[in-house]
Amino acid sequence: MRDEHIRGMAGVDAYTSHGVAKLAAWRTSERTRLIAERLSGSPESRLAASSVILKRLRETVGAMDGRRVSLYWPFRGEPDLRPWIEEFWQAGGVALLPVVVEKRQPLQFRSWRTGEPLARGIWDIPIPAGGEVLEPDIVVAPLVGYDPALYRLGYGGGFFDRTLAALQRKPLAIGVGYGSQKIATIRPQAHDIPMDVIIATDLG
Ligand SMILES: Nc1nc2c(c(=O)[nH]1)N(C=O)[C@@H](CNc1ccc(C(=O)N[C@@H](CCC(=O)O)C(=O)O)cc1)CN2
Ligand SMILES: Nc1ncnc2c1ncn2[C@@H]1O[C@H](COP(=O)(O)OP(=O)(O)OP(=O)(O)O)[C@@H](O)[C@H]1O
Repeated sequence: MRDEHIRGMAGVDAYTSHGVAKLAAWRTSERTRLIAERLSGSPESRLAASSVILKRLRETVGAMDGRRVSLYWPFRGEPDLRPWIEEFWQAGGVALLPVVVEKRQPLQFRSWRTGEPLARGIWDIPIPAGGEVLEPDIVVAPLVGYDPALYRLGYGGGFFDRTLAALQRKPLAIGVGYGSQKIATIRPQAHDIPMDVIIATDLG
């Protein structure tokens, strides 16, 4: 009880009076905690949760024909939605993967289909070796954390925020993760852009 009170006060303190540096430190420690939490369960439980997330994604997105969706290559326990990539193509849509072209710049999206060559991007995350550079209609963004106002915490690169701010046509932004990643507030700042939808499933 007492510890919880102290932790809560530390959060409020970071938000209200000590500015950007304290907030950044708080976000960094929350990221570490939330990623460890995500990885604490079994791979089987994450895989089961991924298939529930995928089902809810299909319901949310509806028709895939003629639409471009940005997915991602999962790492560090993120939901594995790769089965949707081929499904999207089969339904007449286009699947894209995000590429970090440069730090502090928006992401690029390149088309990719199962079987096409991959290269290594930042953090060794696989990226399309070729592919066409296209803008997505739907962006599926993996969550490190999220809050009830649909704000998302990512890995701290600011990539999705910069990208959503820069795109000509604002895509439907869907955050995906697990229920254990929910926090009271990510303490949103002016640059933080909320998701349109969050799909988070409890790990079994
Ligand atoms: N699977 C997956 N692929 C993805 C993303 C993702 O979230 N998940 N990304 C979504 O964006 C991009 C990669 N995101 C990255 C975000 C931050 C850093 C990074 O270098 N972070 C700093 C820490 C920053 C800080 O905490 O202040 C570092 O590690 O030094 C690298 C890649 C593109 N591909
Ligand atoms: N549109 C933007 N323009 C300029 N700087 C930005 C923008 N969006 C984010 N940033 C900067 O990027 C840094 C990281 O932002 P933030 O903590 O929101 O990352 P994140 O959402 O967790 O990461 P990611 O989107 O890569 O998963 C911050 O220093 C922030 O000021």
